[in-house]
Amino acid sequence: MMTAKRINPDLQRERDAATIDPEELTRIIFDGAKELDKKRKLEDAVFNDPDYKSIPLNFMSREEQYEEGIRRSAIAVTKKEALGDLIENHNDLISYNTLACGIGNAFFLHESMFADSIKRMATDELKQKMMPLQQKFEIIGTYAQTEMGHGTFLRGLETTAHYDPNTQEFVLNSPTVTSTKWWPGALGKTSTHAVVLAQLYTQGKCHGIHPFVVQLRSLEDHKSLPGITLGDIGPKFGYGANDNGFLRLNNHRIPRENMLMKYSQVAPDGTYTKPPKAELTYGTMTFIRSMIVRASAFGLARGTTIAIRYSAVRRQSEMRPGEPEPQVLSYPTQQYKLFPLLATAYAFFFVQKKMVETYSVVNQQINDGDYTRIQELHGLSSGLKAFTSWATNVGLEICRMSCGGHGYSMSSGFPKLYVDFTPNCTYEGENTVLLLQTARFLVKSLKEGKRGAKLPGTVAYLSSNVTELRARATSAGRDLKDPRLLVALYKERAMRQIMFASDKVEAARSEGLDLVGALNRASVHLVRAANAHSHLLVVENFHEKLQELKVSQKLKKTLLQLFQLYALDGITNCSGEFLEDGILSGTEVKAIRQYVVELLPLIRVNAVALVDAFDFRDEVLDSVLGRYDGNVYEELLKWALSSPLNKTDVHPSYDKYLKPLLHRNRSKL
Ligand SMILES: CCC/C=C/C(=O)SCCNC(=O)CCNC(=O)[C@H](O)C(C)(C)COP(=O)([O-])OP(=O)([O-])OC[C@H]1O[C@@H](n2cnc3c(N)ncnc32)[C@H](O)[C@@H]1OP(=O)([O-])[O-]
Ligand SMILES: Cc1cc2nc3c(=O)[nH]c(=O)nc-3n(C[C@H](O)[C@H](O)[C@H](O)COP(=O)(O)OP(=O)(O)OC[C@H]3O[C@@H](n4cnc5c(N)ncnc54)[C@H](O)[C@@H]3O)c2cc1C
Repeated sequence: MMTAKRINPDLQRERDAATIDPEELTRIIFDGAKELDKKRKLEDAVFNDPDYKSIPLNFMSREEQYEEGIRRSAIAVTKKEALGDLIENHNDLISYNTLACGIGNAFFLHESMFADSIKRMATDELKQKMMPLQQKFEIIGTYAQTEMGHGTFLRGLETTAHYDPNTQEFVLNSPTVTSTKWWPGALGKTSTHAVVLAQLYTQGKCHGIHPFVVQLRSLEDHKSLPGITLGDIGPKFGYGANDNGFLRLNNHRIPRENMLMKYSQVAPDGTYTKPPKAELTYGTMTFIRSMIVRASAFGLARGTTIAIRYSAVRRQSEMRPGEPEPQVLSYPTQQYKLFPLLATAYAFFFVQKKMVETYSVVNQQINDGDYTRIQELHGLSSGLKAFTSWATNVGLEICRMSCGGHGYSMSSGFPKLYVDFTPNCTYEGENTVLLLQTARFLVKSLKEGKRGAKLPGTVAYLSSNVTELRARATSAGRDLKDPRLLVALYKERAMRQIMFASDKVEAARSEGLDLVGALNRASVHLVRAANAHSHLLVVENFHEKLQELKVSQKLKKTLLQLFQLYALDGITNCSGEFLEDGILSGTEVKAIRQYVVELLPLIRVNAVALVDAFDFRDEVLDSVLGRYDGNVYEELLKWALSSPLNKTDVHPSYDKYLKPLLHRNRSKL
C-alpha cells in the first residue's frame, strides 16, 4: 500500500513499539478483507492514473479550481465505467468520486440528492424517463431547495408553482428577491436540471412545498433557458471548486408530469391529492444526514492522523538543559488534546455503521408503505448528524492548533479540511435546528413511555424510570472504568436531561403557552437533552461493538482503552450534568479525571498504529505534516519553493512599488 523511501526514525520507532497490528483494525473499519481490498484497488486505479494529477489546489485561482473540478469529475464519470465490480454500491461510488474528483465532486448532488429525489418521489413514468438520462450523464441535476430568505424554515419558501389546467403545466416564479434559490451546489454553471422545491398552487389553494423537476439549461449549447436566470453566488469560506448557485424563475413553464407525484398528485383538471404523510417530501434530506455521520468519522480520522503523525515527528523544548528534546507526542497535554479525539473518531466509525444500517432498514420499510419508524429515523439521523459534525468541527481545529505554527500553513492540509468540513454543521439542516427536532421526538417518546407504550429501540430506555436506571447502574458495580456502568451512567444522564427539558415544556404549557411557544421557551434545555441522548447512542453503540468484535486480545484491549477514554473524557466535559442529579459524586468525577490522564500513556503506545489503521494514503491526506514517511521538513521546504511567489527571485512589484519607495531620495543624495 503506502510506499515510503525513508521513514522518519521517530515515526518508525512508534510503529515498531505498537502492540497492535493496524491492518487487523483496518479490516474492521472497512468491513472486512474483501471490502478493504476493493477500496485499495479503487485508490490504485485513481492514483496510478496520470489524468488525475493536479497542480496543488492552494496555488489555483477560484476559476481554475472550478475548471479542474469539472475536468476531474467528467473524466471520473467515463473512467468509472471501466471499473466494473469495484463499484458495487453507494459507498463505493462515494469513495471513488472523492478520490477521483479530489478537489470537489461537481456531480455529488447529481448522484445523490437529485437522483434520490426522483427515485424516491417520482411516478414510475417520470422515473423511467429521467433515470436513464441521469445515469448516463445526458443531463446533470442538482437539488434547489434553499432560498436567500429561508433555508431552515421550509414552509416559508416563497418560490411558487401555479398549476394551469388549460395547458396542463406548472408556471414557476420567484416572486421576491428573497425567493431566489441560493446555495444549491453545482447550480450556477454546471447543472442542466434541478429538483426545485416550490409552493404548489392549484384551484386557487396553496398546498405547501412540493418537488418539481425543472430543466435549467439547453442540452444543445448549455445556455440558460428563457425564464431562467442563473449564476454562481461568489467566493465562500471553502468549496472553491463548487459553483454553489442562484436561480430565479420568471413564468417558467414545465409539464404537469414533472411534479414528483408518487406521494401527492395534481390531476390534469387540477385536483390535488395529499400525501399519506407530509414528511415524505423530506426523505432525501434524511438520507444525506445519515451520510454526514460517516463524513464526520472520516473527517476526524483524517485530522487526528495528521496531528498524531506530526506530533511523533516534531520535537520541541529541552525538559532539562542538555537533554534531547522530546517528541511533542510525549507531552501529556498534547496527548490530552489528541487522544480523546482519536477515541472519538473510532466511536464515530462504529456509530456511522449503525446509522447506515438503520437508514437502510427503515428506508426499505418506507418504500414498502410502512411509515411506523419514520419519526425514529428522523430523530436518530438529525441527532447523530448534529452531534458528530459538531464534535468533528471542533476537533479539527484542536488538531490544527496542536501542530503549532505549521498547522496554520496550507501545506498542513488543515485549512482545506476544515473549510470543507464545517458546512456539514449547517447544510442538510442547521445543527441546532436538527437537535430541536430530535428533542421533539424524545419528549413525545418520554410521554408515550410513561403511558406504557412500547418504544422503538433507540429510545426504549425512556420507558424505564430513573429509579430503575439508577438501580441498573448500581448493580453494574462502582468500577468507574467498567463499560456497563459507563453506559448506565450515560443513560441516566440522558434520561434526566430529557425529563428536565420535558418538565420545562410542561411548565410553560401550564402558564398558558401553546405547544410551539412552550417548545421554544424550553429550547436551550431541549438542545441539551438531544445532545445527551445522541452522546449516549454513541457510547452505547461503541460498547456493543466491543462485545461483538472477534479480534485479537491485544486489539480488544486497545479498543477497550479507547472506549474508556471516549466515555470518561465525555463525562469530564459535561460533569455538571452528571453531578447535578447525583449520578456521580464529586469524588467520582475527580477520580474520572485522573483515569483519563492515566489512560493517555496506554494509548500513546499505539497512537501512530491507531491512525495508520485509518489507511489514508498520502494523496488523500494531502498534508505535508501527516505524511506516512514523516519526512516533514524536507517536504515543507519543497512545498514553499513551489509557491508561485517564488517563481522569480525579484517580484514584478519591486519595480512598480518597492523600487520607487526605496530609491525616492536617491536623486537628492
Ligand atoms: C453536499 C451537501 C449539499 C447540501 C444540501 C442541502 O443543504 S439541501 C437543503 C437542506 N435543508 C434542510 O435540511 C432544511 C432544514 N429544515 C427542515 O428539515 C424542516 O424545515 C424542519 C424539520 C426544521 C421543520 O419542518 P416543518 O416546518 O415541516 O415541521 P415541524 O417542525 O412542524 O415538523 C412537522 C413534523 O414533521 C416531522 N419531520 C420533519 N422532518 C422530517 C424528516 N426528515 N423525516 C421525518 N419526519 C420529519 C417532524 O418530526 C414533525 O413531526 P410531528 O412532531 O408533527 O409528529
Ligand atoms: C456549502 C453549502 C452547500 C449547500 N448546498 C445546498 C444545496 O445543494 N441545496 C440546497 O437547497 N441548499 C443548500 N445549502 C443551504 C443549507 O441547506 C442551508 O444554509 C441550511 O439548511 C441552513 O439554513 P439557513 O441558511 O436558512 O440558516 P438559518 O436558519 O437562517 O440559521 C441562522 C441561525 O438561526 C438559527 N435558527 C434558525 N431557525 C431556528 C429555530 N427554529 N430555532 C432556533 N434557532 C433557529 C440557527 O440555529 C442558526 O444559528 C447549502 C449551504 C452551504 C453552506
